[in-house]
This record gives sequence, structure tokens and C-alpha cells, in this order.
Amino acid sequence: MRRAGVKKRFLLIGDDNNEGATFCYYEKGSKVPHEPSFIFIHGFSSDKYAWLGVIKEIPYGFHCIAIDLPGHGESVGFNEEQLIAVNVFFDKLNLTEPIYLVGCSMGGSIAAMFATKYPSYVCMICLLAPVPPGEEYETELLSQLRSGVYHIVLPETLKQFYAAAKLLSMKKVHANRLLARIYLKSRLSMLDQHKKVLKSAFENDYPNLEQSYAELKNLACSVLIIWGRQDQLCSVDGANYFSNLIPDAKLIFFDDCGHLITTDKPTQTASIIIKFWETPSTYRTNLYN
Ligand SMILES: CCCCCCCCCCCCCCCC(=O)OC(CO)CO
Repeated sequence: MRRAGVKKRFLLIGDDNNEGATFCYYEKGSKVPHEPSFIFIHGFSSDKYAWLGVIKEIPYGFHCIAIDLPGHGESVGFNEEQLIAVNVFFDKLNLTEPIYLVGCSMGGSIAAMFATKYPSYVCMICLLAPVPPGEEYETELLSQLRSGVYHIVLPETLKQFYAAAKLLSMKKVHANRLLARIYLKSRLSMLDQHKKVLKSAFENDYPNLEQSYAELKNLACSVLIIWGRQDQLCSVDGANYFSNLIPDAKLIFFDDCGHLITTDKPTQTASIIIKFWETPSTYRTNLYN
């Protein structure tokens, strides 16, 4: 933990709809007046830990927060839908100045939808291989997942774990069986919860993705899109879909990179995120001056 310079924190939400609901998150640095905080949102069945490799490479002086989404990691007790819960989180933390929202995979879809639903909260978004909409972009893996073959992303055995790692990442993980077994065991305790999240996402969110994304064309904030060329879960063609929808978006492809961009290219991801932040934008300048 100390390596990445983050502290683990808890935030009790506990309103009428979510009695005792608590967000868990990592924080590095603290809010800098008149600068956007960097907020990181992980993908399905992942958690805040996935961002440590990226956050480690972000220089001190920037304010970074990586949250555990409801139904993931150490965040507990939510009934509310993700977008509303995330919005409450920002309010409770007094993140009143527009933020730089970074999301990976399903977290990228959430970041995109958050920006359309709450435009005043966001001045920049970075989407790492967000879920593309509908059958036209549906990979074989995603369609298997939709039909209920969950072990592709929710492995239950060591063998399935290695198979999942191989499909999602270019990194070789066969190295340490003990660590793999410990990691798998910790994930198994979340299995039923994650199955519920996935089922609900496919039933309620996936069918409406195209309609939800359509709002992206009205975005005023700056948009960065990153995709791994070897992504087998979220089709690389999705990058074209999003850049057609958002003509001003900056598009970056990583070679030798699968779906798990934060695993395969943490250093490069951090440096692109910072470089994009440094790019002059009239929109942001007007916001902060
Ligand atoms: C407000 C809610 C909006 C949700 C919208 C998204 C609905 C998509 C359906 C589920 C699609 C499932 C694929 C997720 C891929 C993923 O996240 O990959 C992980 C590894 O498992 C990376 O960390």
C-alpha cells in the first residue's frame, strides 16, 4: 500500500435509502484548490486495488481517489444504483469542483454515463476500454458472458482463473500458484454478490447502452479514450464507435495490451492520463479561472 502512497479510507453514507452503507476508497494526496481531483473507477468484479499500479506513477501533488463500487471490494450495504451512489460519494467528500473521472471497462461505461447525467461534476473523462453497445460490437467472450457463462470473468477454479487471466491480459501469471490460490479464494467470497451485479447489468443496463451513450455527443468535457489492441472482451472496434460519437475525443491504442489495461500498461496509462491533463483546454481554463 505504502508503495503507491495511498491511504485506505471509509465513508459512511447512511441516508434513508442506504442505512449503514459505506464506501471504501484509496486516497493519495489531498484536494488542490482550483485543480481537478483524479477519481478512478474499476471494472466489473474488480476493486480499488486495480489502480495502484497506475496511481503509483502519478506524481505527488495530484489528488487521487480510487473507489470500491457498490457490490465490490470493501464497500458495503448499498441498495441504490451505481450512478446515484457515486454522486452521493462526491457530495459527501465535498468534491464540488469538477473532477477528472477515469474508468476502466464497466467502470468506463459508468464514468461515461456519470458525465452525461451529472455534467457539472466533471471536466475531463478518461475511458479505458468501456463496454461497447449491442450485438454489432459484441465479442464472442461478451456474448458467452451474456448467455450466462460467467467463469470467463468470475473464475471458480484455479484452472478457470489461469484461463481468465490469459483471455484478459497479456501478462504471464502462471508464476506463483500459491498467490493465485490466495487471490482466487478471496474472490470466491464475493462470487454470489458479483453474479448478482452481472445479472442485473445484463438485464437492466446492457440493453440500453446505445441509448445511454447517445447523450455523450452533448458532452462539454474533454474525453480521452484508451484501448488495448489485443482486447478480447470489449471489441477494439468500440474505440471507433466512441470516437464517432465524440469527435473531439483523443484516442490512444496500446500495443501488446489486452482488456486489463491497468494490469498490462500501468505506467503508460498514468503518463497518458497526466499528459492529457496538461493539454490546454478552453473548457477547463474557463472553469477554473
Ligand atoms: C450504471 C451501470 C452501467 C453499467 C453498464 C455496463 C453494462 C455492461 C454489462 C456487463 C458487461 C460485463 C463486462 C465487464 C467487463 C469488465 O468490467 O471487465 C473487468 C474484468 O472482469 C475489468 O476489470
